[in-house]
Amino acid sequence: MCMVSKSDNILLIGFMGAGKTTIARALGKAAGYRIIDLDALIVERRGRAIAEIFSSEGEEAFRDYESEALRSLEPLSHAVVATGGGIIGRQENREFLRSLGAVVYLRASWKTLSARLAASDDRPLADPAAGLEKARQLWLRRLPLYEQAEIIIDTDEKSPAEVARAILQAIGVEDV
Ligand SMILES: Nc1ncnc2c1ncn2[C@@H]1O[C@H](COP(=O)(O)OP(=O)(O)OP(=O)(O)O)[C@@H](O)[C@H]1O
Ligand SMILES: O=C(O)C1=C[C@@H](O)[C@@H](O)[C@H](O)C1
Ligand SMILES: [Mg+2]
Repeated sequence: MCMVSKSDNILLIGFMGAGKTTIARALGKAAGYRIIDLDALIVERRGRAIAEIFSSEGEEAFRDYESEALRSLEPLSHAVVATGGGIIGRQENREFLRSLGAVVYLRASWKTLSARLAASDDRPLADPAAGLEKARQLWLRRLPLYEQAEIIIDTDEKSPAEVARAILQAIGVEDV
């Protein structure tokens, strides 16, 4: 297998449920990238679940931990990073992501996202019990920020392995 990559690191962005964690794993498997999940890193470092951080310290504290965790990744080599859905909210984060490698937006329709969000109750900003309208408004507000990504992959009709392949093609990794 001959692999020539234009971008050494891949930074996955997208809304909650878009598949960042899943696709990071698929990329790790397909092309040997080191897998880093920023949400998991925050949970590990803070010693508590994301929902607990939100409820006891508030969203701003979580955002500070998130920015801190992102910065702590440097130096980074041959890694795929699954970010949290809200990482693009801060301009400093968007700039830092770009400095690390290829920023890839996993785009999914609201139909796909809402079906996934409805199936899980551990996301503080998308609680199906409260209805998903607030989450839909958040998604709409964030769309222009996600779309600043260098690479956009439409994921609705693709399996995780197909999404991973499309990303590798887009960044110029050959012969996978
Ligand atoms: N391309 C896909 N095809 C089918 N199912 C998918 C695909 N991508 C992700 N899924 C499923 O969607 C759900 C959400 O995926 P995942 O947890 O990877 O999203 P995420 O972007 O990491 O979300 P969060 O921002 O909440 O961490 C999971 O059940 C996963 O198996
Ligand atoms: O979209 C968001 O704001 C979030 C997404 C998750 O990945 C977590 O980072 C957290 O639940 C917040
Ligand atoms: Mg995730």
